[in-house]
Amino acid sequence: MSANEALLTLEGWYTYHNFRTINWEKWKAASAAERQEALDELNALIRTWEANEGENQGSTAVYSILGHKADLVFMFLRPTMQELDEIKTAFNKTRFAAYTEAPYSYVSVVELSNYVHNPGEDPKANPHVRDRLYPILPKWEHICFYPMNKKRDLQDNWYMLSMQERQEMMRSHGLIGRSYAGRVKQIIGGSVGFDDWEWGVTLFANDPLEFKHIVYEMRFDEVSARFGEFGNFLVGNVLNVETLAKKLEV
Ligand code: VOV
Repeated sequence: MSANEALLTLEGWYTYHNFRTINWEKWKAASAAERQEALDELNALIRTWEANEGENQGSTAVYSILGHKADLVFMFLRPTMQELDEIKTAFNKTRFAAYTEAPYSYVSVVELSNYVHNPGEDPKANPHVRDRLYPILPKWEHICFYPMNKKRDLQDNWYMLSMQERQEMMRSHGLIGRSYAGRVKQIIGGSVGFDDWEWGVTLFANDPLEFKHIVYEMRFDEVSARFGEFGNFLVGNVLNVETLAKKLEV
């Protein structure tokens, strides 16, 4: 074992997952006109997020979340933390926000770890790397989000392994991941120093069973089997302006 072989990471856009629950009692008690105003204002905000994506200044995705943990997630990627803060504040000032609560959120930055790189190359000059650091979120049917750590136990301490040991395990991880190419898209947000876990994992797929299969298969792979520690999982279905309005119909 050797210590202090800190890995070089590459960072892209900052990310903010804003999970909300809807206070249905309050929403249903509002007049139809009040609900319509709230919806119009929310839609106007969604249009600004779409315009931002059109100008390649970030990306946004909106999903309906299953289970009791949340009803919605607004996921944002932006070049700076200031922009994420402005987005949060603008949302909180809307009428719609007053009908919701925030059971959870996650802050991270899109991260690529340099385990697999071409020596001598400036990674940020590589268009494939840039596409991964500044990704446009696919509006695929389903989203899955969970935070995770790599274990730091006496026997199983990821951070005390040599670079070579970590590289080998990550190569195996990458091979499994690549076998899901075109079916699962992953965004890994590094959150050391930003949030309560080390990474936020966001997966997109058109078939939700792909989430079950990839997460299960990775559990048998050494890096996840020995070192993976996981937080809550949240899963959901894609929304657009029309399907969001339908969800909010009472
Ligand atoms: C579509 C699936 C997919 C693919 C192709 C993929 C590939 C890769 C590669 C090539 C690399 C290393 C270099 C880099 O690019 O960063 C990574 C890195 C990483 N991954 Fe991954 N991963 C996937 C998918 C994928 C999943 C489903 C998970 C959750 C693990 C699980 O058990 O639930 C995950 C986690 C991570 C993490 C936390 C890191 C950072 C680890 C670190 O210590 O720094 N990942 N990942």
